Amino acid sequence: MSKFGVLVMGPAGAGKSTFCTAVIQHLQNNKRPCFYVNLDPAAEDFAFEPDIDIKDLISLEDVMEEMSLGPNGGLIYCFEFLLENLDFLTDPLEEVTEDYLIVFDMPGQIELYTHVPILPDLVRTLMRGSLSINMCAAYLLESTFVMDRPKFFAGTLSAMSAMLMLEMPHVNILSKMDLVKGQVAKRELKRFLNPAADLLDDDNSRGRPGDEDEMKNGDPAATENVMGGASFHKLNKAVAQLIDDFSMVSFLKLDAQDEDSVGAVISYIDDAIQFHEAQEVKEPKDEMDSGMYEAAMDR
Ligand SMILES: Nc1nc2c(ncn2[C@@H]2O[C@H](COP(=O)(O)OP(=O)(O)OP(=O)(O)O)[C@@H](O)[C@H]2O)c(=O)[nH]1
Ligand SMILES: [Mg+2]
Repeated sequence: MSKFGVLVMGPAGAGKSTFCTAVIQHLQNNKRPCFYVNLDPAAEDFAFEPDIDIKDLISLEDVMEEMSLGPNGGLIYCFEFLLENLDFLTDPLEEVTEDYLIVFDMPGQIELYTHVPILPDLVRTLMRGSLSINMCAAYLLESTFVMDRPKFFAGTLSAMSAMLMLEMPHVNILSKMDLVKGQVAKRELKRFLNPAADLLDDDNSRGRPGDEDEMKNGDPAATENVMGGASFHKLNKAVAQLIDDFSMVSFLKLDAQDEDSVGAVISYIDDAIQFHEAQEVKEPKDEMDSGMYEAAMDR
């Protein structure tokens, strides 16, 4: 029996939990069952009660207090503890059937997605072995980043890093679209959905070649623009070119308050994990009587 899931990831405050809530609500509205797994050991308020909550195993607050760790070290400790006690997660998941979408809500610490091997180990456990969940990553980036292009490319680079590290089907999402709708023209926004290096060329909010002279004179106002100087422009351009060359990152738009927008993103996720293919196989036998089934097969 196949299982299906989506791992909702992204930087702190990107809108992951809000997206999970919107997905669960949308599935409920469409009479699709959902299994909600909270893997953020610091998360507190939930619109829907999680079916599995990592806090029942370990909480970040306790770890920070007892181990004298900060929030990032504490989070890594929580995930290492989870990996040592995987039955906590895998036992309940064994029971989940193929008509469910398992939604994993992840924490926002970016370290988890970029340079520790914890997440690849966890994903391997979920996707292989007895669980064999067909999984897709949904990586959220806040769409307000498009107002600050170097920041946007830095975020895109983190999405690419997660893609390369996790080696699983991957959907990138620009969240909080309602916040940019009025500010960025539709045509302009389209360019961010498939980002190319030339996006930096017409970025008037940042420094241009020649700005170093302004910075060298020690003017405090100029140092505010320190990341926008010519050398940073070159660095930003090189990073943007790298992303462009890979041609791997493109984004879907998400407005979590808009039912159609949430539905469209879920369709992409369903395609990536081939959810409907598995459901279609059982439909004729279960839902048609045998005469209809044979007639359908004769056609
Ligand atoms: N305007 C707007 N605000 C949003 C949207 N999605 C989330 N937010 C707000 O952004 C903030 C962070 O949202 P969360 O869903 O908690 O983000 P998160 O990625 O789960 O955050 P962490 O788990 O702390 O990393 C909250 O104040 C939300 O209300 C959206 O689509 N539009
Ligand atoms: Mg959250």
